[in-house]
Amino acid sequence: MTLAGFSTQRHYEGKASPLIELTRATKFYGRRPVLNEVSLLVESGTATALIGRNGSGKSTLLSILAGLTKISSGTLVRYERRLTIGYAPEAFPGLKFTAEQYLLCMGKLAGLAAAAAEARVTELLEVFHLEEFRRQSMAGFSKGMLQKVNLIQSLLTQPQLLLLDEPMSGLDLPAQHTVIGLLQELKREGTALVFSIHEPETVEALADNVHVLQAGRTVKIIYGQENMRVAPAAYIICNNISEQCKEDILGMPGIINIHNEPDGVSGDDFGVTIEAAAADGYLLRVLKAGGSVVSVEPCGGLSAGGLEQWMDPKPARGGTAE
Ligand SMILES: Nc1ncnc2c1ncn2[C@@H]1O[C@H](COP(=O)(O)OP(=O)(O)OP(=O)(O)O)[C@@H](O)[C@H]1O
Repeated sequence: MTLAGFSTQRHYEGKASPLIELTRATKFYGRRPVLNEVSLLVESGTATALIGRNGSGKSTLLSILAGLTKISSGTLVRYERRLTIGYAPEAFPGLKFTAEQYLLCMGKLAGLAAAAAEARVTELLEVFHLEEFRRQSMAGFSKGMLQKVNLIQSLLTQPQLLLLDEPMSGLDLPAQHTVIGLLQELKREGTALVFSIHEPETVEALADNVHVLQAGRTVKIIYGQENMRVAPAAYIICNNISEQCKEDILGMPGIINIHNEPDGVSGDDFGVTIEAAAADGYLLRVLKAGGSVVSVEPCGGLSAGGLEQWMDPKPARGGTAE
């Protein structure tokens, strides 16, 4: 994969410098605050993952950083006078233009000369395996194809700040790997990435920092990849567990998540994700209390941060999620 023509444009010496900072930002729609006192500092060459359940405010935050949504209170400071920003919004409409017409137009708006825009569009269409569709109307594109065009428009120039709203949405696995590779390369070259995401794998592959939102408020910030390493874990389904035993389990060390409705047939199944080191103790406790073990599956988890509960669509019991 190559970002030909762009790698020498900016000299990034591996030193993070502040690009944009949001301080105690609140956003009201009507009388309802959808973001509440959120602060975020974005530095060059770093990747920040925004995670949180649907409606927690991730898209609003990205739109504010992009300069498209105004905050109701708080401050937004850009440390570079001419900060260049790429932005791939969550919803991308199937316009009547061809992919080529749209992308060349976006390249022009981004300040690229015609020949440079043509070369860059061709390069990225090839990277995303869209070259054969370049002269087709986007009205007939699938969701994944539209998302690729959306990402390409945000990558036409090498912005200092790249904002991506659920970049993996609708993409097949090879395309997801392509995106991760491109973003890792951009990060190495000094671009700051801020992206909303629901897939833990992308957080692991890219993020230096994680910002967790719940109902418009920051509930957790993790700085540094070393604090979000994947730890071995187990997904254990048991049944015949008394309510008292379930209550006790809530307080056990190593529990990452408790699933009220695990996939199971008995209706009495009770699932937990638990750090591997604590799994034996958990099983003993269940068996001693008269419960039965249905299955034990190894899995990885962002256990140090306990992040899965903010991304897992299954309801988490005992957590503070919605
Ligand atoms: N233009 C708007 N007018 C009124 N309310 C809005 C508007 N845009 C967003 N909201 C509300 O703000 C809240 C946060 O929405 P937002 O899209 O930022 O959440 P999100 O975390 O990105 O969600 P998802 O994961 O579903 O994309 C939601 O309750 C939403 O209904």
